[in-house]
Amino acid sequence: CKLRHRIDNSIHCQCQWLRPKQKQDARSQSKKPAIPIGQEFSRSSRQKAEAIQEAEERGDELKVAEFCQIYRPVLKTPLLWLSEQKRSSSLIGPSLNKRRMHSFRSSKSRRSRKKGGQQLRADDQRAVRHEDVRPWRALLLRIGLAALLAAAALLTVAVLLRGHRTPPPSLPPPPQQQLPHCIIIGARKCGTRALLDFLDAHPNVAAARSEIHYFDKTDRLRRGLSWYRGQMPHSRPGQFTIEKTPAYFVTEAAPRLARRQLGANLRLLLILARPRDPGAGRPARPLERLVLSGSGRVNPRSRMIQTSVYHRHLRRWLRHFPADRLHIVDGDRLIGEPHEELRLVEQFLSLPSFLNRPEQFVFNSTKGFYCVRGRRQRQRCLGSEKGRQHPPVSPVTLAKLRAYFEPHNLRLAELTGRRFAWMGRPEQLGAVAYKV
Ligand SMILES: Nc1ncnc2c1ncn2[C@@H]1O[C@H](COP(=O)(O)OS(=O)(=O)O)[C@@H](OP(=O)(O)O)[C@H]1O
Repeated sequence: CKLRHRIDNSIHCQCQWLRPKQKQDARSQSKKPAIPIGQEFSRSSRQKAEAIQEAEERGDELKVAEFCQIYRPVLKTPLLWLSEQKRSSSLIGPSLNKRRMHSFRSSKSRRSRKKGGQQLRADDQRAVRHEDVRPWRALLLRIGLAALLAAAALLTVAVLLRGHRTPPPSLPPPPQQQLPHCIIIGARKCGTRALLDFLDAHPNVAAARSEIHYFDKTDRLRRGLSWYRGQMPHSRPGQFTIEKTPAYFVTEAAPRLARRQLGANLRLLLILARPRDPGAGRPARPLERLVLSGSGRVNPRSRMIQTSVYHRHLRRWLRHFPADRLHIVDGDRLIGEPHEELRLVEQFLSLPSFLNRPEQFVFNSTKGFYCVRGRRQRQRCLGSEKGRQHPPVSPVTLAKLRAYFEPHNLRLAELTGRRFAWMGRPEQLGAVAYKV
């Protein structure tokens, strides 16, 4: 049998049958080629079957290359019709050894030369080469596969090892504007600016310079949270963004809005203080006209009086925020011992200790107030509009105000569980935010 290896790589068998007698002759005539009497069958299984049948009928001895077994599934009938004595010797196939292959090839090439068919010889050689290289191909394939597996394993190990390595240092994210984490909600004239400025000196705090009035002015509220965020200073991760608007403390809707828009995690700072001692100075308007009615009694509808009923406003905030989210700063202590009050604020905001040291503050005798040492130790004092001289208040008006605020301050003490120095002894209780 000889193989025909077509250009399209399909293998076809061309089998030749030798009559036993002629074959014997051929052998005896030493290397004289056998006379091919068979016929080619390549594609048609029917042709093959017929050819095989005819050969059988003629009594031909079949010599079929094992290559032709390729067609076996197509034929559905055994293709190797071998007589018993030929079975072992006539097989050419995967077990083909070099010597056999050589003889097979040379016999083919001789026959080809004889035929002078160049194309046939080329086909035969290609066919033989195909069979010849198959084990090498398999070997190469196996080597390639092994190399691939080894590379994959190496890659996996490398990836695992890389996971254990510390990542390269990345650049810190750029500063961003953030919604406030904390708001100083009030109270007016109690030292809200001083508290904010002192806190701003802390490296972990970014404070808004001006009052934002987002929750107390409808036109600003309408601009939305993105506008509100846009009013905030740029801050780095880990920094607390703080704004102060003392009007929030007395605005009815502010606690509800703040809770809804900033969440229950928002920290609230409230600073309360007693009125400053009356001193020399020009009143913008006499205090009496601001807090007393025509009959000379304290006017409960006066804005100044209403603002000073602290427990009422505080109760409203505590309806919307848990008590542990709100910290009250003693405004008087902030003036006298700022580092002590700021230690408590740092604790409340979980800030690293920074402002809790006395050396962080410098007393400014001209102003009569402490100034804070900011970043790079620069001294920062409040502007001339803070720490002003107050107009004198008559002792009669003061007594009226104290009497009015006594029950309110008691309720505030009950609500907060704290007694502030400015509340005085129980019989002297009275606090007003009447500074003008
Ligand atoms: N360190 C320091 N420097 C200056 N002033 C200080 C300081 N600490 C507290 N205070 C007192 O703060 C008062 C002003 O309060 P506020 O900032 O809350 O006022 S406002 O509501 O923002 O208008 C301000 O009151 P006025 O003097 O009436 O301005 C001061 O008495």
